[in-house]
Amino acid sequence: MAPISIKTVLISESVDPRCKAILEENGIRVTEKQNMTKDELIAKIKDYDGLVVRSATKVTADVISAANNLKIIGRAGTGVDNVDVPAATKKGIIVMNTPSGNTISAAELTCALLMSLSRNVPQAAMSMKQGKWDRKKFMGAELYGKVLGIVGLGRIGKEVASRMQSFGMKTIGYDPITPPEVSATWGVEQMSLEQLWPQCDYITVHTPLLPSTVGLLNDESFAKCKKGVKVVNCARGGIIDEEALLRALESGQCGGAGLDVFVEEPPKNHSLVEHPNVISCPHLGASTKEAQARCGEDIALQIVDMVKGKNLVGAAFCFGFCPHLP
Ligand SMILES: NC(=O)C1=CN([C@@H]2O[C@H](COP(=O)(O)OP(=O)(O)OC[C@H]3O[C@@H](n4cnc5c(N)ncnc54)[C@H](O)[C@@H]3O)[C@@H](O)[C@H]2O)C=CC1
Ligand SMILES: O=C(O)C(=O)COP(=O)(O)O
Repeated sequence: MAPISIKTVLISESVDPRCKAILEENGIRVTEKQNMTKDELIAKIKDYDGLVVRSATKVTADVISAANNLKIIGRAGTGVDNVDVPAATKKGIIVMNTPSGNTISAAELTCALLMSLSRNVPQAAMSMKQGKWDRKKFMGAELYGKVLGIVGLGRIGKEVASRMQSFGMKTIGYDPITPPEVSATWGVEQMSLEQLWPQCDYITVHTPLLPSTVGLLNDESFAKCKKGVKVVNCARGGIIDEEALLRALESGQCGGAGLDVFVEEPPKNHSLVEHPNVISCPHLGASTKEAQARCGEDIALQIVDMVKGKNLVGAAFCFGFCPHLP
């Protein structure tokens, strides 16, 4: 691959300091500026050859249109749904991410939410802080022997499966791309969603946010689930339809939800977060020292590889070159 000239990079979110250090060691000037408004980003972006983001910076078509020198958008993390990839590709801007850097962290938070849902840990901890000693209200249920449905059997779905199997859960799943014979080797039996919904005690979603995954769990699918099913979303807000979830929680069709992500972040509508059977986190799936160190370092090294003209195929997802990738 021909080398790409990148002399200036803007880091617009809190990214591990190794990212800046690696870029600077390779002669790239780095500016760190967080919490910019959209107008500030539009005004600044023309001064940079590269942009490094996490999930909060919305790299929309109008930002890209103002980015006259931009050659690379580096996502220090997995999901690129905050970047208008088709607009970037049209302008010849490469979009790349660090897809495996935060897999373990996101899987571990998913497991933490599943365990918290089974034993009401956050609610019990809150009641202790209020000076209460309520041993009846927080009666739980074992995960052992229960059925976990995993929708999306990619990197995170696979790691969640192996961890929850160690608790004695039966893992079933659905993925349109991962072959059933492959997931079977990790102990996940694949089936259609129609077959999956009624079998699950717990459901966790691990797909990207795509037109085909918006509202995957909606009124219709909740109605097909076991009464009291518990759900986790550590992937993207909207994969579980928020209004349908609230209705299912209110009717008891859904017995509890663990949510790390929201359609709007931070959520303006607090009805879900405030529901007594909802446990929520402010998008913390990737927020560990280890994940941030990997993602910050990986994205910087990938940018440096581009500058040096190294072929990245196989080392990272380069959405600008492979626009067909999810
Ligand atoms: N909460 C957080 O902080 C984090 C969230 N994420 C999110 O987790 C999600 C999954 O990440 P990875 O496992 O690394 O991605 P991945 O690309 O390895 O796996 C996603 C899987 O979803 C499958 N899929 C696509 N459409 C589907 C559909 N309609 N139904 C069922 N499966 C479908 C794909 O075939 C693929 O196997 C992404 O949305 C990502 O942004 C990732 C890291 C941290
Ligand atoms: O990597 C992902 O897809 C995530 O959702 C993590 O987002 P963050 O980097 O923590 O803003």
